[in-house]
Amino acid sequence: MQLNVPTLVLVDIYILALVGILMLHAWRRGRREPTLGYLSAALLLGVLGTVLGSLRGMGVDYLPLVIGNVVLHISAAMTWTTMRVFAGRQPHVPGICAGAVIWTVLCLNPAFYESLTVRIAVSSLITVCYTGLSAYELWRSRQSLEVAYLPALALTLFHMGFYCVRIIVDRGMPFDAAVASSGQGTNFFSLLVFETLLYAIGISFVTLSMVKERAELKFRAAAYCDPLTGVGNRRAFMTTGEYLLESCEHRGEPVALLLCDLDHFKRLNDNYGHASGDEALVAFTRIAVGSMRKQDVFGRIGGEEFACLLADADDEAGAQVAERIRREFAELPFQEPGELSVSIGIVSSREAGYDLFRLLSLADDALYAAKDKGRNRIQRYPAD
Ligand SMILES: Nc1nc2c(ncn2[C@@H]2O[C@H](COP(=O)(O)OP(=O)(O)OP(=O)(O)O)[C@@H](O)[C@H]2O)c(=O)[nH]1
Repeated sequence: MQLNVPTLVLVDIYILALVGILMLHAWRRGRREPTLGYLSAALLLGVLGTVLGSLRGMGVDYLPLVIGNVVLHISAAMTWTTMRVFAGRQPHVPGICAGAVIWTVLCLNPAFYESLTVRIAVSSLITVCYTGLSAYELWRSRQSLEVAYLPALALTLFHMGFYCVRIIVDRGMPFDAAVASSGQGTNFFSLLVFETLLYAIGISFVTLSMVKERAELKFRAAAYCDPLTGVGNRRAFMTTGEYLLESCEHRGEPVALLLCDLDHFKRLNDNYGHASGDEALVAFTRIAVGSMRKQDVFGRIGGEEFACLLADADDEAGAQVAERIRREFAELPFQEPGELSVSIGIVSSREAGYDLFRLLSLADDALYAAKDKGRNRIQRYPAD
């Protein structure tokens, strides 16, 4: 296959500029998400570096060889910075400048300046370093992404691999305007332009996906999390609870549901202020979460109402956990002794089956009975 170098370079410049401007636009529209800002800088610098690089053979060699490569190395550093910022770290200014500085200093040496092979090897090595750093930053982000992380890492590693191969096989070919204009440019350079094009498009697409995925995960977490206590809210409890019930039913294990409601909470708020009420909610959450196992599900399902689904637990086991929570909460030092207490209704799948709504409804009956009997107590369903 013959790849026409000047055409490829033109396409490269056009696509890089287009994608760079699109990323700039996405950055401005997306509340100035810094990841997209650095990516657009990388792409637009790539355009500038490629334009300067295309001036080879026009009698101003220092422009493509020195300035052009300096710009391209900063562009590679910006791609690394894109991944670094995405991973939650600050841009590393000395690191960004390092490639450009090394290149400039080496170009002061005539032996280096004159040797195309050595220049290719060093330039590729700098790119390999920046791409390796990008891969490292992506690796650091792996926990916070579910989908976009692997394609991004694969693409980055491929790009790094390509430049490793370039170090070994590309011996360079002095620029020859006649060869280029006849469309016969078939040395490694044409492959390089082609790969750069695919990489620029690919990395823009996966970075956009990564930013979008993270925003979605953030919104999803906010929609499922109670901001005061940090545990799941009603929606999270219902969703995760359904999963737990399904798997326990499948394994034939019993499940116990504890429905907890802090006593006289309105009075506590009125007497000591809303902030003290919030403190009590957080303290209760800490105690309840401390009594759960990893497989149990806990959530704040109302203002001062919490629910715990205990996996592989019958009502006896549920009552033991409930009593421990009740006692620990009542013993917490607060403004006045005896101000904090909780009533807990308990029901197990033996009475209610594995339907979450039925479990909640029957636990609510038991809770109502506990309140009726004077509060600060646990009550199993059915109440006496
Ligand atoms: N501090 C604080 N109070 C809250 C929060 N959410 C709900 N509340 C308050 O919780 C109180 C609940 O009052 P009630 O439903 O009357 O229940 P109670 O006073 O606990 O009475 P019993 O449940 O019958 O013991 C209300 O005053 C709400 O304003 C919160 O996030 N923080």
